[in-house]
Amino acid sequence: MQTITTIAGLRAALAPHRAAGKSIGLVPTMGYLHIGHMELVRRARAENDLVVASIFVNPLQFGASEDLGRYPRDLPRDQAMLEQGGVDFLFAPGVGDMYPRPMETVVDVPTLGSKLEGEVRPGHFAGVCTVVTKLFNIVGPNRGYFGEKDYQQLAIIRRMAEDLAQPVEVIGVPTVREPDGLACSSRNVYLSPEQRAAAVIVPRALDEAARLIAGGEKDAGRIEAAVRAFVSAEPLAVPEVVALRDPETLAEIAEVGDEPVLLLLFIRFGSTKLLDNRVIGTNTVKQ
Ligand SMILES: Nc1ncnc2c1ncn2[C@@H]1O[C@H](COP(=O)(O)OP(=O)(O)OP(=O)(O)O)[C@@H](O)[C@H]1O
Ligand SMILES: CC(C)(CO)[C@@H](O)C(=O)[O-]
Ligand code: BAL
Repeated sequence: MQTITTIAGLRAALAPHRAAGKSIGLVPTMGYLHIGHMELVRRARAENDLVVASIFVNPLQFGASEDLGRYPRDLPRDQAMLEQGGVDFLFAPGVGDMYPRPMETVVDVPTLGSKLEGEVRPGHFAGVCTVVTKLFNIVGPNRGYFGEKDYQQLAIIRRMAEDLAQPVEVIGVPTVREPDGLACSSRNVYLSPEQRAAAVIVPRALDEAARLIAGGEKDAGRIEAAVRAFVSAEPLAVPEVVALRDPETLAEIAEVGDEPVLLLLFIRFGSTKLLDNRVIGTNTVKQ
C-alpha cells in the first residue's frame, strides 16, 4: 500500500490504472479505524480492481464547540490495518493539502441535512457533502462506500450524488457491532468504563422499538416517547434525538403502516454522542 498526502500525487498515481480501465472503490474515513471501517474496505476490495481509502479529519464538518482537536488519531496503526485489508492507496492529506485556501464553495443538501443530527450539528452535513464531493473529484471512484451506522449521512450522500449526477455508485454497508450490540465507532474510545457499560442501552432501545412495533403499537409519538423513557432509565444516557421516520425521505411519520420505518437515535454519554438506527418492520411489508 502506498500512502499519498497530496492531491496531485494521488491523481498521478491513479492515472495509469484509470487509463488501463481499472475500477476504483473509495472508502472515505476520518481514521482511528475499527472493524466497521474494515467491512467497508472488505466490500470495496471484493467489488473493485483498485481500492483507495482516505483518512482526513475534515474541519468543515465540526462545529466550533465540537471535538475536532481531540478527535482520536493513530496513522501507523491505521496504515497497518488498511495494508492488511488489501488497500492499494491511502490518501491522508493534511488540512493544507486538502484546503490550500479557505473553502468558498459549499455543497449542501439543506432539507435532508437540517433535520435530526443536522438540527443539533448545524452545518455538519454541508461540511460532509463538500469534502465527499472533493474526494470524489480527486479520486474519480466508480463506487464509494459508506456505513449505514451514519444513516442520515448515507441518505444525504445518495441524494447529493443523484442530484449532481456524480458518476459514482454510492454503496451502503450494514453496521458492524461489538459483541454486546453497541455499534463500532471511533468515538467509543471517549467513553469511560461506566459509560461504555451503559451504552448497551442504545442497541437495546432499537430492540425495544422493534418489540413495541411487533406488538402492534402504531402511534409514532407513543413509540418515540416510550423509547426516550427507556433510554432515560439509564442515568448516564441523554437521548438527544429519538425519531421514527420515513427511511427514504427522513420525513416525520404519524403512524407505522405496512412499510418499514426508520428509528434513528442520537444518544449522549457525557460529552460523547453515539449514533444508531434500525429500519424496522420489514417482516410486516406487503408481499
Ligand atoms: N460500525 C460501523 N459499521 C459500518 N460502517 C461504519 C461503522 N462505523 C463507521 N462506519 C462508516 O465508516 C465511515 C467512516 O466513518 P468515521 O471515520 O467517521 O468513523 P466512525 O466510527 O463513524 O467515527 P465517529 O465515531 O466519528 O462517528 C463512514 O461511512 C461510517 O458510516
Ligand atoms: C464521510 C466522511 C469521511 C467525510 O468526512 C465522514 O463524515 C465519516 O467518517 O463518516
Ligand atoms: N461519523 C460521521 C462523521 C462525524 O461525526 O463527524
